[in-house]
Amino acid sequence: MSQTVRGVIARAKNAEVEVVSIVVPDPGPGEAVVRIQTCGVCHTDLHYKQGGINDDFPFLLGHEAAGTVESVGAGVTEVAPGDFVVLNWRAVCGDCRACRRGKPQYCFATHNAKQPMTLEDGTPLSPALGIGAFIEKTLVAAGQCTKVDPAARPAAVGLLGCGVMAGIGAAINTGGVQRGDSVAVIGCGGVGDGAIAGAALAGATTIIAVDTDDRKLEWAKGFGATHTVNAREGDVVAAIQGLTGGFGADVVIDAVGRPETWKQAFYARDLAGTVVLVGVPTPEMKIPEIPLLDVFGRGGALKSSWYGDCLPTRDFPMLTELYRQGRLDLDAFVSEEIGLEQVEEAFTKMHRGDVLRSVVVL
Ligand SMILES: NC(=O)c1ccc[n+]([C@@H]2O[C@H](COP(=O)([O-])OP(=O)(O)OC[C@H]3O[C@@H](n4cnc5c(N)ncnc54)[C@H](O)[C@@H]3O)[C@@H](O)[C@H]2O)c1
Ligand SMILES: [Zn+2]
Ligand SMILES: [Zn+2]
Repeated sequence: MSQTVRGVIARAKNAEVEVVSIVVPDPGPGEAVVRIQTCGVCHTDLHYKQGGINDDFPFLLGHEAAGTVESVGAGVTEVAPGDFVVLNWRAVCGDCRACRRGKPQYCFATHNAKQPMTLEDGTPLSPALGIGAFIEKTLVAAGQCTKVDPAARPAAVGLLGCGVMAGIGAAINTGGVQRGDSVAVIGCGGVGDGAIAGAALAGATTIIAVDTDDRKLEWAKGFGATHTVNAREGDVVAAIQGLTGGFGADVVIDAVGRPETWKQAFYARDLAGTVVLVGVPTPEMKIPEIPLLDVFGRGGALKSSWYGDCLPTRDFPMLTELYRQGRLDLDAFVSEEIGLEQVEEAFTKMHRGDVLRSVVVL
């Protein structure tokens, strides 16, 4: 048995996305079908559409989603029909070496749904980040569903499923931001502003937002940035040093993911400070040439952050509660609510910098 629903696919590299009919199988063992209520448009969806992640076209895009479990397959105990859930990239095993080391995002045995969703002619689709949620209903592994407070606004808490979680976690979990720290965030989109919000939650006293777009810098202040730097107007490293007593920041987060922004992060951190790369580079990008002596001499840590080193079952309900208490403004990330037909337009708006997050509401 299966059902046919509408969803957004990227058929070929750089082609405009299309709304098409998609066949969703009934959930098999360990799987769940989720009725999607909302799904944010993340820059990673644009990377998929541009062929920047891999060539497994056609992609079923969308992966920042909240919804209601419709049905579950045999043996599913995590969730039941009717549960309100935020989706995560992959179910983790909890038992492998990576999971036992407290790094579940590197789990050796992560899994997604085993059955494919397909076009009506049977062509299998590659779901973005193992989810595929610009669709009325999607098929995932039950462990990809994390229950959160059903009273929460779906368009807001759904963003915990990727960008905002990736940013908050890059600051708190990967960067280890402490009370009183100085933090600089390069790139203030959904991910970077998540990092700013995370730095604020952790008690950083100086939070420097860096972007090329003044509108983004203005929005960043709303999430806790204490200072802003327009990267088009002079030397970013000198500006960050100037705002931190000449030292550089304790933690610098690169939420763009280009060689030049990573190099700025490298030199804009204090001695023994931490660099966190969270923006996703393209396959051809290389680490910029930096004297090895500078790596040695500056000490500290050069890190990358997958999914904010999050543990969904711990972090999604916790951040939903901070949202309910008014201490994390998830609503401010939602620039507009759109329909499935407007996803292509949302990519254009993202590219122009008009929005922080467009959120598809079904
Ligand atoms: N590591 C992860 O787990 C993870 C998760 C989600 C997204 N990402 C990645 O994070 C990155 C950001 O995603 P997003 O959704 O926030 O994107 P976005 O397009 O909303 O934001 C990017 C921001 O960077 C700014 N920018 C671009 N070039 C810049 C430069 N040279 N200097 C300063 N600012 C610059 C843009 O003006 C924009 O505000 C993407 O690469 C995305 O794929 C990573
Ligand atoms: Zn594991
Ligand atoms: Zn994403």
